[in-house]
Amino acid sequence: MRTDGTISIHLNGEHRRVRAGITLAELAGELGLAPEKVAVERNLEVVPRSTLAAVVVEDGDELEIVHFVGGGDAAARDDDWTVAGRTFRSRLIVGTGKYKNFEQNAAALAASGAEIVTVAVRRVNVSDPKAPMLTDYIDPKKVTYLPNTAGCFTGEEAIRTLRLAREAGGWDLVKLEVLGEARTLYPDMVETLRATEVLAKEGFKPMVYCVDDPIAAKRLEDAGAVAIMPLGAPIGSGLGIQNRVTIRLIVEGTKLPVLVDAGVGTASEAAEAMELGCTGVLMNTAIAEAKDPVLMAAAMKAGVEAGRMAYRAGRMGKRMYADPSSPLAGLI
Ligand SMILES: CC(=O)[C@@H](O)[C@H](O)COP(=O)(O)O
Repeated sequence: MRTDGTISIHLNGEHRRVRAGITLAELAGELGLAPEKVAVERNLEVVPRSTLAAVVVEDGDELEIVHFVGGGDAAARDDDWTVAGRTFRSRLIVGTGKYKNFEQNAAALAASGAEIVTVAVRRVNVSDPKAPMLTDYIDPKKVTYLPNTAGCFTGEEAIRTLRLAREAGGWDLVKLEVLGEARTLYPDMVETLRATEVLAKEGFKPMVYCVDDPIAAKRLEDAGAVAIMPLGAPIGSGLGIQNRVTIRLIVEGTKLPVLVDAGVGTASEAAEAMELGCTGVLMNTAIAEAKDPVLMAAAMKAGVEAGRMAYRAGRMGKRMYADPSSPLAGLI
C-alpha cells in the first residue's frame, strides 16, 4: 500500500490517484461526478450512497468508483409511462416483421431504445428450436414481448391465438388486432370489441388496435382494454397521421394510454403523434423498410422523444399576425 497523501482510485475501469483527507462526496465533486450517480467500493467494501458525505478517504485507501452515465436528463427520467401496472421509459414500441433478418431487427431495436416489441404469434417462430428463433436475437428477459394477433380476421381467431401465446410463453399483456379486410387492413370494431371483452374476462391485458374514433375508444375502455391504439393511417402505408383531430379527441376522452399504431412513415410523424398528447407510438414498416433501418430506428427514437418534450413544454399559441421577437417599445 502506498502512503503519500494520495489514494488510488479506479474510475469506470481507469486508474487514477487523487488527494486523501476529503469526503467521498467532495471527491465526487472534484472528479465532476454527481454523487447520486456513483457507486463506491472502498477497500473492497461497498459504501452506502447515503454516507458519501460522511466518509473521509484516508491515505492509502483503494477506491473503485462506478459512474453511471446516460439515462437521459432528470426531466426525461421522471417521464415513465405505465400500462397494466408495468412501467416503461421508452415510448416507442417496434415490430418484428419485414426485416431482412433477425440480426437487422435486433440492431434496429437497439437503436430505437424500445423496451417492447410486438411479435405476430402466427408468423414468428418463438417455439420451434430447429428453425431460427427471434428469441436468439432479442432476449425476452431484457425486452418485453407483446404477442400480437396480426393476420386474424375474426375475434374468435384472435382469442385462440392469444390463448396459445399465453400457453406458450405465459404472456398476458397482449396486442389485440382483428382485421376487417385484407385490402385496407382496417380493424373490424365489432369483432374487436367482442374479443376485448372475452380476453379481459379471461385475465388478459389487451392493448387494442382500433379505428381513430373517440367513441370506439370509450367502448374499448369499458370492455377492459388496457391501452387504446388507434391507427394513424392504414398499416404499412407510411402515410402519417391522417386525422389529428380524432387522435386528440381520443387522448382527451380516455384515462388509458393512447399509442398511435400503424401508418407512421417518418420521424416527424412520430413526433406529431407525441405532440398530440399520445402516450407512445407503435411502428414497424417505417423502420423495417427504410434504406437504413438502424438509422431510421434512431431517428424514430429522437422523434418520439422530441415530440414528447414539446408536448410537455406546451406549444406557444398561434397568432393571425406577426409579433416581433424583440420589443419595439422605446426605440429611438
Ligand atoms: C407491428 C404491428 O403491431 C402492427 O400493428 C403494424 O404493422 C404497425 O403498422 P406499421 O407497419 O404501419 O407501422
